[in-house]
Amino acid sequence: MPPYTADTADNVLEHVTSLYDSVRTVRPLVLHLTNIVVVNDQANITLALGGSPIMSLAAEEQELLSPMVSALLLNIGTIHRAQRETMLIAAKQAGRHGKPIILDPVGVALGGYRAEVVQDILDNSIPAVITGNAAEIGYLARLDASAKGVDSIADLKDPVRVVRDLAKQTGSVIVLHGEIDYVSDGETVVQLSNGHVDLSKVTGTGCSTGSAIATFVGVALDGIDLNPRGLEKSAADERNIRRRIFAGSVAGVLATSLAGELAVEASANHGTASFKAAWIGSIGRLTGEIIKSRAKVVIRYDQ
Ligand SMILES: Nc1ncnc2c1ncn2[C@@H]1O[C@H](COP(=O)(O)OP(=O)(O)OP(=O)(O)O)[C@@H](O)[C@H]1O
Ligand SMILES: Cc1ncsc1CCO
Repeated sequence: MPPYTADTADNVLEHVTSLYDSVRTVRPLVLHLTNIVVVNDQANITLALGGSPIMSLAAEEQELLSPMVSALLLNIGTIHRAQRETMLIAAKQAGRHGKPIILDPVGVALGGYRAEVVQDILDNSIPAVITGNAAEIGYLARLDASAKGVDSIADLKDPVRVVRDLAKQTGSVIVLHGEIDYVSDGETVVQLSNGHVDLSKVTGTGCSTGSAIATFVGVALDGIDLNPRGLEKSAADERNIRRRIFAGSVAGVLATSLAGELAVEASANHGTASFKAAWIGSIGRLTGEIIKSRAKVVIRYDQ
């Protein structure tokens, strides 16, 4: 990746396009522990981007898989007791082998069991990225505030502040997706205004964004151990790693939203099934050049 120089939209886009240019060479292996609704789309999207998906259900194979993979996606969409245990084993293995975790806390705003599982994962790991919709990110922001005894709750009327504060508090890059997407590493907040309303009419576009983020974070961290044993990471190393995770996250969000725009043009209003097929096909045709010419990226400096 080019060296990081400044918080400008052009600089972010330069990093993102370099990830698109190298994904097919790196071919990151993305380990998915995910839900039963979207799993097939997630495999196809990872492949279409140039990555390699592996889906796993067995606790017994996490130790074998972890050293091989570029990134681990934990998506709790249809979580159950056995998968919760497998996720914790996988998260601990990822920590041991210095692999990035991408956490998608699907439905956590329901509270109850899902919230318990997310808390469990956060007690045992620091995800590189937490990605969710407004309800999910809003719920996590509120949890965090109440855990610290803060009276006021996070207000999604101010998404810029919510993502930046949650990123600072968790140590994770936060992705808030929806009509407008926001990504923050705790310092920079980027606003992404691509996409199309039809993306919200098929299930799993948010979950698949998690796969795209995991794919590009895997490329961005290629050859980097997040937890090198016996070595202190300098502040510059930490910053470099966070920048890479941030760029991977922006690249993943743009994959979903830009392919959505291309799919509307390609599927000519033949309904949601053909839109979804066109969307997966369009993801496979994205290039650094398309990203550069179509991405609507704004850096937000709001307080
Ligand atoms: N109204 C919209 N306009 C533009 N883009 C949108 C719109 N709605 C969703 N998107 C795009 O689709 C992606 C998925 O967002 P969405 O909020 O629909 O996910 P979700 O509801 O969490 O999905 P899932 O079905 O996986 O749970 C977003 O990253 C965004 O880019
Ligand atoms: C519909 C649904 N239910 C659990 S996961 C999922 C996919 C979208 O998040």
